[in-house]
Amino acid sequence: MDVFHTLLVDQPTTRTVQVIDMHTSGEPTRIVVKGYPKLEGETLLEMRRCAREKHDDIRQRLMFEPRGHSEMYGAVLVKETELTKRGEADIGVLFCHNGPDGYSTMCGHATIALGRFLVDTQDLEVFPNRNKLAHDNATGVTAIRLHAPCGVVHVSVYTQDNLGRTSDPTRPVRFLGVPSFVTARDIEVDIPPSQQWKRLRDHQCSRVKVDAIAYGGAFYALVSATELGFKDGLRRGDSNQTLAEFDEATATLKRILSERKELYAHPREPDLAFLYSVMVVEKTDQGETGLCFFADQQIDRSPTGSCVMARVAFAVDQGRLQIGGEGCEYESIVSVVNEGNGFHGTAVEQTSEGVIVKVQGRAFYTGASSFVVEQHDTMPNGFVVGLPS
Ligand SMILES: O=C(O)[C@H]1NCC[C@@H]1O
Repeated sequence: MDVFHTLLVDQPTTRTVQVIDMHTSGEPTRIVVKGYPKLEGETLLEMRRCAREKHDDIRQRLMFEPRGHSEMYGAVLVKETELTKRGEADIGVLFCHNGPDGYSTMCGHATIALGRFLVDTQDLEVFPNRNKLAHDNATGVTAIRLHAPCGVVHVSVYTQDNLGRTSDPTRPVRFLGVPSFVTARDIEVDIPPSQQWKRLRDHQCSRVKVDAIAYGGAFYALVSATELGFKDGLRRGDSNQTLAEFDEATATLKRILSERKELYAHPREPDLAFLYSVMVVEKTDQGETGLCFFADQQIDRSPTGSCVMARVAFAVDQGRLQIGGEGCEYESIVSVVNEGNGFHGTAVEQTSEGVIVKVQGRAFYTGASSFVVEQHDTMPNGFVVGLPS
């Protein structure tokens, strides 16, 4: 009998949770495939509340150390939602992260990873509708309608055969997001003296112009690095600016901006109406590089698919991108130094609710695990490293 079997079978442990780990442009997605309890609620948003109120210990266990790490990200598959019951989606998902709020409303990088996994899994217990997915023999593309908290996302996955059994890791996964839109432009934000960060003080500046607040399944504040006082953009440059300084600047900006609730009005859903992230944007000859601080200041390693949706909507609003045009390349500070890891965003259609954006990128498997908690574990839900208060 192997050690792992002994651990799982002979030791008194709490519920075993099985996960598949993937990365998209370096950003992890821990996909929870088995061991998560059935969520209560009529709608996916109600189930999201149930996950937060009743099962947050599982999120903490999988995201926090020692099983996760400070930048971990997860996806919990939800087999049945109000939309799968009506035949409008194939499966549901809840996204989770490390912050106190715990659960995102949209995630592009995880959608790209899930696209591959949901085609590849043959386990109907994990994905009961797996064999009902639409597959186009001519293009070799399998289509998945993924019910995310923000709405249905249409994912297209190239497969290696005409039967749609296995995803093709050499080709990008694409998805069409929910309608994306801009709620505000050129917002002047006054930073009180006690909250100013060093680079602002260096420039004797107390006001920051945020280019836009835009929605791509979640609300983003889009701001340039130079506007925050970082003259070398998203590079260490001559002034040796650091990530810690960007963290302080964006955290401060987010705190102040979050108070302005009118900027995050969602036309239908109060649960979607909050500022998720400050995205620092740098325009380049090739497209845009971004540094995304989301949730409780996690840094996205990927170019942030939902913010690609938001940024494409903003670019259409400004006339920089056209509906049906070629679109734009989006990089993160990680993908820009690892060639072939960027996302591509295109404006596909203008609807009355916003722009439908197509995002494409690539994801890869990194592992599979069964996580347990021993009965006498003194830190059952893990921990986040920080100075004690
Ligand atoms: O790609 C995305 O959209 C996500 N990545 C982490 C933060 C966002 O939710």
